[in-house]
Amino acid sequence: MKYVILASSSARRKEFLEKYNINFKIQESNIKENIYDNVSPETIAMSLAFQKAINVAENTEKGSIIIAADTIICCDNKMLGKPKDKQDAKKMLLNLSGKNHYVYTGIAIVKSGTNEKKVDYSKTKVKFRNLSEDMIDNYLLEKEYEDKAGSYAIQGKGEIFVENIEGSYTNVVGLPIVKLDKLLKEYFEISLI
Ligand SMILES: Cc1cn([C@H]2C[C@H](O)[C@@H](COP(=O)(O)OP(=O)(O)OP(=O)(O)O)O2)c(=O)[nH]c1=O
Repeated sequence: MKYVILASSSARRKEFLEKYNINFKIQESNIKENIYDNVSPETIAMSLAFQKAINVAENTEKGSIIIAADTIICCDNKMLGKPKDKQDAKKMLLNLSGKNHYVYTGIAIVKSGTNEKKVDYSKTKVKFRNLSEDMIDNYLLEKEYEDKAGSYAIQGKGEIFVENIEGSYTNVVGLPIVKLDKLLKEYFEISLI
């Protein structure tokens, strides 16, 4: 069994991998997540995922396989990351109300000490219903929004905002598992199932 490291502090990403046939350990990356407006969302998501993977690869033994991901949201051609505070979260949810937005998750897989790497992304279209200010205020009473791109969690009470989705559900939660399994299989001879 190859040695796999998940370069993530995200509980959701850890839970995904725990379900499958893979021995892994967690080593968190330490990068600054800047979002630039003049770069495409998929490029930003892939670039941040790659930076996370490389940051961890620098501190691991040669041959370790490092998996990292980054999730961002794009609505009306504007990119949204995690909210700074409750006010910022409210602004984001008001902005998402009644509209379609896109969730992008970049994935990077890097073999430390070698030139082997693979970077890709997944994109999901999410349609929000119309949200009243009361619904948003009530949602924000709990902390679910705090560390989520776009300020909602589809896997939590945020599901009540989602009219429908087109594309991968696991991508919205932060780790497109089908894409990850395909990349691991094709390029690193690792199978999740
Ligand atoms: C839209 C949405 C996002 N999210 C989460 C997935 C990501 O964890 C988070 C976006 O932040 P990220 O910067 O992608 O990840 P992170 O900071 O949580 O973890 P790390 O960088 O250490 O890997 O938003 C949900 O859990 N549910 C959702 O419905």
